[in-house]
Amino acid sequence: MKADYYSWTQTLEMMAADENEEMRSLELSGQVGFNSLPHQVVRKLVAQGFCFNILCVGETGIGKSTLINTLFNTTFENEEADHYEQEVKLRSQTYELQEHTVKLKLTIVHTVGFGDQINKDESCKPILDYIEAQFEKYLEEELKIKRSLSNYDDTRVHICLYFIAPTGHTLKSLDLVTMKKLDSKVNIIPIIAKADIMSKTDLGNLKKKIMNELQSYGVQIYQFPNEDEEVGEINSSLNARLPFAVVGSTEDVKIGNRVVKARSYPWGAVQVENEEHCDFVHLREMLLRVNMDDLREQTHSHHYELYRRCKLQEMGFKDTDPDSQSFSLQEMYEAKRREFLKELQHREESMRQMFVNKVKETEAELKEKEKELHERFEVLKRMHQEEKRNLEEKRRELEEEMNAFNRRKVAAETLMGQALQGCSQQPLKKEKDKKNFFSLPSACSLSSGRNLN
Ligand SMILES: Nc1nc2c(ncn2[C@@H]2O[C@H](COP(=O)(O)OP(=O)(O)OP(=O)(O)O)[C@@H](O)[C@H]2O)c(=O)[nH]1
Repeated sequence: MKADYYSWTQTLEMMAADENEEMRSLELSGQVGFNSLPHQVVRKLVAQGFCFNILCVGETGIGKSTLINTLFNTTFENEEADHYEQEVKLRSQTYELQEHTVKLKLTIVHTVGFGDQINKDESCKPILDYIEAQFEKYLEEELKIKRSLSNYDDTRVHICLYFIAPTGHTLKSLDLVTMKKLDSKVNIIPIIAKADIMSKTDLGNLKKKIMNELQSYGVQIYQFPNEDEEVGEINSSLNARLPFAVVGSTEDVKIGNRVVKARSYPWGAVQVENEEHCDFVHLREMLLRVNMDDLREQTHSHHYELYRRCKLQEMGFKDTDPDSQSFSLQEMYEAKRREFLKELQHREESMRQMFVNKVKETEAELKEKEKELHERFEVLKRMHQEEKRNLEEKRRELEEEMNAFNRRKVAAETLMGQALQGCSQQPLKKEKDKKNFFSLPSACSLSSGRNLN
């Protein structure tokens, strides 16, 4: 739907420009009807409806929900966040609104837990990731063969309302770092929240300091277009009021005969829509009444275009070859295919080489292990042979001892046999000899043992 609108705008611009020398301008002799084309476009767009997506970045409790409620004069659901989130999260909600015949699909994205962590290095990352994810979604749709951009739910962020705390004399480093990282991805409008808690002089000074700091750190904030005749003047005055110091309130307060949105205090009321009290009306003017379309257009033609270009370049797409000749899509496809096949071949080759090297390494390791095992086997074998030899030696010694013992045993038996024979021949001396015999063996055996040896 939006893409259609952009292409229509381009077509109309092309129709208006007759710079091309080959084109001839002709006078019409009467009304033919194509001057109704803008009305046809408007009718179609009104029937389709519009998308607008707002990202609110700011600390917990800084007044994001109240301001959005005040801006759209309604109450959007929003859960209050606590200060104990471990990391920054993004909460988005889409609403369908209608003002007269114009339908608006409004997505509001809030940061939750922003600035509540001790380490704030990663605070910006979820915001960047969210913005890029929406671009990526749109790019994917654009690159599809069967695209449906005409009824695509565009979730790309059209504006980032950056809420600056009214305390302190200047911007916090987290604010500067975050805005610097976001400025090439989204239209940033810095706003000083809860401006009613500061005096007018302090607010004026804070505004100047913030603008000076943004300038010196090279942070690009959204500039209201002032080339346009119709809105140039009002936009120039809006540019001079940046950052907007705003007050939000959904409370109706009776002031005189009128009921207005205000914040009441014992000393009086701060009226949200009073230019003397805050810049709320200027913010609403610029955001909803004058520049809503430009914000959408800038998002598409500047921020998304930049993302798309980088992404396609990253993917290897080019518009021209090294000789600055433009590529045909077919040639580009062929070139990409060749490049891909070459890369594939190269990878295959390096994987094969890696495999061969791995096999060689494993083979060498196995050989080394085999050698070690062999050496250990030899050592064990030698030890075993040594042991065997020792045992053999001991066995031989034992055998010799056994032989000697047997010889002694035979000698002793022989001796005993002789002794017994002698006893039977002299019976009268039996008792005496018996005594002698029994006293003999111990001495005899000891002496005979030694003698036999
Ligand atoms: N003084 C003053 N108070 C405000 C203003 N806007 C909101 N508040 C108050 O600030 C408190 C927090 O406001 P919210 O709008 O809930 O803030 P928030 O940033 O959406 O909060 P979280 O979503 O919880 O991070 C409420 O008590 C509001 O009434 C303002 O402009 N001035």
